[in-house]
Amino acid sequence: MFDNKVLLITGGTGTFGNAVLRRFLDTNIGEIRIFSRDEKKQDDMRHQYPNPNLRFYIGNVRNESSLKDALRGVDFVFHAAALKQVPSCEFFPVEALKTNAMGTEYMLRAAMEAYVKRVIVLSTDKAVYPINAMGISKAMMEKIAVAKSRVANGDTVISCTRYGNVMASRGSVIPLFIRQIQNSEPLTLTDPNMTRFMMTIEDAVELVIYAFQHGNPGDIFVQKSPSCTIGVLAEAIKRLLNADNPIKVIGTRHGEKLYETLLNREEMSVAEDLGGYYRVPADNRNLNYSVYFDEGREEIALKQDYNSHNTVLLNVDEMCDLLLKLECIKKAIRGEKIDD
Ligand SMILES: O=c1ccn([C@@H]2O[C@H](COP(=O)(O)OP(=O)(O)O[C@H]3O[C@H](CO)[C@@H](O)[C@H](O)[C@H]3O)[C@@H](O)[C@H]2O)c(=O)[nH]1
Repeated sequence: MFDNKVLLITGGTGTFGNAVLRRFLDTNIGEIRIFSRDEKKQDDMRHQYPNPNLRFYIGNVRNESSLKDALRGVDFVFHAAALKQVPSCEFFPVEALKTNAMGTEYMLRAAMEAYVKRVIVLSTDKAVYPINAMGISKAMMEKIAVAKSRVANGDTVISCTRYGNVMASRGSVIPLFIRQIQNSEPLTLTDPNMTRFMMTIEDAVELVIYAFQHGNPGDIFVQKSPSCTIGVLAEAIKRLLNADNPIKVIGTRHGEKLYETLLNREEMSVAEDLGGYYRVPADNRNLNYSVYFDEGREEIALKQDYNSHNTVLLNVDEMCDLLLKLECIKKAIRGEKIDD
């Protein structure tokens, strides 16, 4: 499907972009274009992957002309560019709106003009029942993507994926706990009963590829994922590293939920169960349809949302097995310091 094709990744120097390169660079893909703002990160990547099929474009999703130039001759787009840190989006919500919502509008407009065949837009569980600016801007991003998929009318197929916490992504809790253990500090737990969906970065890439292969215009895909409590996560990391650091409960941080939701009730009532994945089709009725105004759907009341409290909850043994897939855990077990 990707043979001799040109794939562009917005926000391509991040954790996701790197994982896509690992997955694709040795295949027959025609070209991978990394579109991002930071020349230093691009230069690091250029040295890390000296591959002639890899091209770099400096640009910003807020700037449509930079997108237009980069999208010439592109077949497919993975749209990963985003402001994703909860606190910074909270303090600068307009910046989140500009990058996550308007940046997606500009990217999709430019992709349609460039006759791109497929676009996958990457979203997060924090976009469902959002309570912080990051989640709200990502929820708007999804609405923009679904609305644009109607306009594009299948010429450019636009679908979304939503995923939960990517284990050990930059700045996340797993590397933090490892460092605290290595520095003989207490492990700072917000709330031992808080749950998060657990995915590896490889799972996230496979979800995007699945959406790419199976997406109809406006579909949203999620992968069925297990979750665990932060208390279990901390115990599992301590056990693997043979550590007895004390636990210090610091309390829920600003803008944080007790649990995350991958699909809301209304989405669950229309979701198609595809085994390892759910597909939520776009509502393609037009605005005059009375369901928006005076008709409803009784079955919605019977559905539960799909969240990190009611999915499969991993125990400490199971969490240890999952953690052992991570490079940073393997390093820490060998007694090595982990990367920043
Ligand atoms: O010192 C800490 C830091 C975090 N946590 C908890 O660990 C869990 C995971 O936290 P973290 O790794 O910081 O991730 P989230 O805040 O859930 O957000 C991440 O996961 C999202 C997807 O849901 C991404 O969009 C965000 O960018 C990414 O930061 C949460 O329950 C936190 O409360 C602690 O217990 N102690």
